[in-house]
Amino acid sequence: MRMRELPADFKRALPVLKEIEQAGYEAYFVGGSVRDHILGLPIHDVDIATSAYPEEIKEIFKHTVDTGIQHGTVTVLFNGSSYEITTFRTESGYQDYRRPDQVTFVRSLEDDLKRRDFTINALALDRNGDVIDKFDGLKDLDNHLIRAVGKAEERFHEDALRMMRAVRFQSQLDFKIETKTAEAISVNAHLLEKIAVERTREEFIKMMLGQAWQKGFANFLSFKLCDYAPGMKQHGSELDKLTNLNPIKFQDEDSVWAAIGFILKLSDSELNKLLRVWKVSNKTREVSLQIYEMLVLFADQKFSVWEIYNLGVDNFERTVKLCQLFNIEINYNQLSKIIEKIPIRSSHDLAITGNDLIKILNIKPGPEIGKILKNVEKSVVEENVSNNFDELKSYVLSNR
Ligand SMILES: Nc1ccn([C@@H]2O[C@H](COP(=O)(O)OP(=O)(O)OP(=O)(O)O)[C@@H](O)[C@H]2O)c(=O)n1
Repeated sequence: MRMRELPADFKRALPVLKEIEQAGYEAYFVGGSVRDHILGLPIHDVDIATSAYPEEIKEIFKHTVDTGIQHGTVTVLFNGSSYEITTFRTESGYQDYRRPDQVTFVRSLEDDLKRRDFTINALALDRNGDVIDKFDGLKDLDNHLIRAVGKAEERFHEDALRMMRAVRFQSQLDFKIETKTAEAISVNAHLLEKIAVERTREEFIKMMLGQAWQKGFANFLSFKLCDYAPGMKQHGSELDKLTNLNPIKFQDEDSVWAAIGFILKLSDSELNKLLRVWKVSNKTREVSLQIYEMLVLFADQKFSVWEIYNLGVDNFERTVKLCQLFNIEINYNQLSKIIEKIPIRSSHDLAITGNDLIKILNIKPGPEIGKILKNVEKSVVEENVSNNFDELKSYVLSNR
């Protein structure tokens, strides 16, 4: 089957496919980029699969890097760009539900496509723009269906993360999960426990940032994946409330965690604990907590400019978005005007420094300086004094 015009990233890689073919092997584009191209979505990460073995690829191209040679992947540097080229392979073993114990290089494209997770991800594209579709992936793309290749149970036993990938693709593409595939997830949800938190989190966040996250999340709960995801067991019915709220699209990971903290009515320290269990980065944890705290303030309708400032002026718009999700009424126009007027974004913007205070007040360095600076900062934020060195100097002296 012939597809629409190839995107630039594929076109640029065509000479690579040609080189491999001229050496007597097959080569195709495979994976997510083929799926996204057929759907008319922007593509990223062009993956090339070939019948040539890694050593053979290294003979064809002068400049190569052994990126994941034991799994058959060689990076080829060609015409100023780099391409990941992976030998067709079958996988077996999977004692740990994560990684195959054995990878076997094969010459058949069909064998390679057979080991992949979903039919929509098991399509190949040749250099003429023709699609090779051995498992009715095109039909499933047309019908908006996520269907495991072959027996769903086996695919999830090979890599339990694929269950999270199913709900992630459901959310990103707004597709449905085919019945047998869905049943296999429900039966095998417990295998998610075997997966490293970081991998589960990556799929979870991709799911939450997708356009149809409420559908993906509803299945994450109904398949009971949530019972085997970190720190979410027992929270299913509370979390389910998120699926019935105003449909907004999450803008970032921080907002997702803040929303989860809010719906579960967690305290700051409980949310902090949950974020540690999910091993989120320190920065994400810090910002998620700030947004969460700002949301709580808005929900209580009790807050001061100083409190908002301390939780990060840059977090204001994102918190407003969450107010839409939770139907929290705030006077946006009034608030944004107040926030715009705050003359500084952080203590770094103050026109006076600790060293200045030491000289002006003739005091020794120590915690006292910090306290005075904090007061100055608050006064600037509350517009009791303007952020100008001379004014701050007289302000500090008159408040001694
Ligand atoms: N657990 C997995 C992960 C990946 N794949 C296969 O490897 C391809 C590339 O995987 P990856 O880059 O992780 O995901 P994409 O499907 O490309 O999706 P995206 O780039 O949008 O994350 C997939 O399309 C699929 O064919 C698989 O079968 N099982």
